[in-house]
Amino acid sequence: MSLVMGIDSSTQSTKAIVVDAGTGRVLAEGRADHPDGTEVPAQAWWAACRQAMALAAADAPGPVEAIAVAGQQHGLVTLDAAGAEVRPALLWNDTRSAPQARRLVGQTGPDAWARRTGSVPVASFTVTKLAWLAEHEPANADRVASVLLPHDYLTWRLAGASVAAQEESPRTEAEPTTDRGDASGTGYFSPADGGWLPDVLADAFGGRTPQLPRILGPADAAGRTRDGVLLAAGTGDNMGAALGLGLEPGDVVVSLGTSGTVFAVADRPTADPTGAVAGFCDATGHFLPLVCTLNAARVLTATAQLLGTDLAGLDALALAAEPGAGGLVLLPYLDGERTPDLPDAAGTLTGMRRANCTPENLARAAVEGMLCGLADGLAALREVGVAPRRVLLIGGAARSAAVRAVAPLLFGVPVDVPEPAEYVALGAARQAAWALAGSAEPPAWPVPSARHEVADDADGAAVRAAYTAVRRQVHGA
Ligand SMILES: Nc1ncnc2c1ncn2[C@@H]1O[C@H](COP(=O)(O)OP(=O)(O)O)[C@@H](O)[C@H]1O
Ligand SMILES: O=C(CO)[C@@H](O)[C@H](O)COP(=O)(O)O
Repeated sequence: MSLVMGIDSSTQSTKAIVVDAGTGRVLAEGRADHPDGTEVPAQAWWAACRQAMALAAADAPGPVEAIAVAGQQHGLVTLDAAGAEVRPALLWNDTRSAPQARRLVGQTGPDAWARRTGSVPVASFTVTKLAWLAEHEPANADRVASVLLPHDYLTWRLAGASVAAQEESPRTEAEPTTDRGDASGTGYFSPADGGWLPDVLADAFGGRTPQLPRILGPADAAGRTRDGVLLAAGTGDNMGAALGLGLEPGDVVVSLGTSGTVFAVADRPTADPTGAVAGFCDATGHFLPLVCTLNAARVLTATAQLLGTDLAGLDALALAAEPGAGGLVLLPYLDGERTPDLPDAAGTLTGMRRANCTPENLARAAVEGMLCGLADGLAALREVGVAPRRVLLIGGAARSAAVRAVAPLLFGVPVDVPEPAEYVALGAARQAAWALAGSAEPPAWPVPSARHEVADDADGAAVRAAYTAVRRQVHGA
């Protein structure tokens, strides 16, 4: 039996799984938390990665032959000429570069950005973070010799490590690599051509031209660890989930982690000048149009905290309320928002009357508000040609019974919930097995079984209309 490891280094934690490369069966798992915050030393991800890998390896029936890392997208990791971090990494949900995003888009207009890079950059994109660094920390910017994404950094560190020894490795001489999926979230890559756009990078970064990682194909190897384990290309976490789920045409994924994402695999690149849909690449040589919100699972934890309960308590409360939450509407922009592009927004609760101020209604308004933003994302995907037949609901907050009950009402298409699993890590493991096999197609692992969620006959359109009306009233769009 050949064993492979898939690693998901996402916002809140690292998860590592060991999988039978022949069958796709998960045999062992490990997990380690990340520090909180939108600015984190990449070293901390490396420490969490080694911890999660050690836990998974300890329960595995043997050594792994290949590894791949899928990581949170967009994060800016800057290294100096000696390979040391110039400053802590800025994450996808760090909104400080919003003014630089506005300036960059203003220079050439949203159409040109969408045409060249597939996306109109907002503060999440790496290119706007580089513009922020050039403007606010020019001395640091001058020291940047290479720019990596989180998964690039971890793959590069693994190339200098011995998996069996689990030691804090010396830095490696290996050449940094990336893949088209993660590269497509930088803002200086052309999804249509599959190559970097150095002029876009230099323009944003004050004329500086740091080294960029080599872009690998879907089944290419990035190298080997010091003890000979094959390293696959890796990818972004959403691309990893798409590979782990084995998406078919008509499948749209709604992932409810720290971010809320809505995406589908497409044959052709997209270029949405409104900026709602990011025109990413996937991890198989195709494309991954995607809408991302900044506020998903943590809206539920914040609301539970407000109500003095836990996530199970929040679920029970939300399920006890009627659709529409008695007229309460929550715009859940607790960490600012990315789609719509409102980086400085805060959350808004409206419609309060003495009769509807119950914990049940507030819990329901939180679930509805979070999901309405993603229902808008689904509508935006339709605008770029995606024809959803069903939604696959994954991510930490898909474990919520209230979320699973409300989603079919608001999405207006059948909702299936695959059995809870680490689909990002599974996609990374599938990529590792693919690189190990050297085959033309990824290994044919079984598609995860899914439970179909049935909507009751309440009117989801009315809930969405109330949400849209409040958003227009408060934010004018
Ligand atoms: N039963 C549940 N109900 C609601 N949210 C949940 C539940 N279980 C986990 N979560 C939330 O899921 C989130 C973690 O999901 P995950 O997809 O791993 O996020 P990320 O990939 O961004 O690190 C946490 O915010 C956690 O509170
Ligand atoms: O920025 C995006 C997608 O464009 C986010 O989806 C990040 O990739 C973080 O993902 P999670 O940690 O929420 O899974």
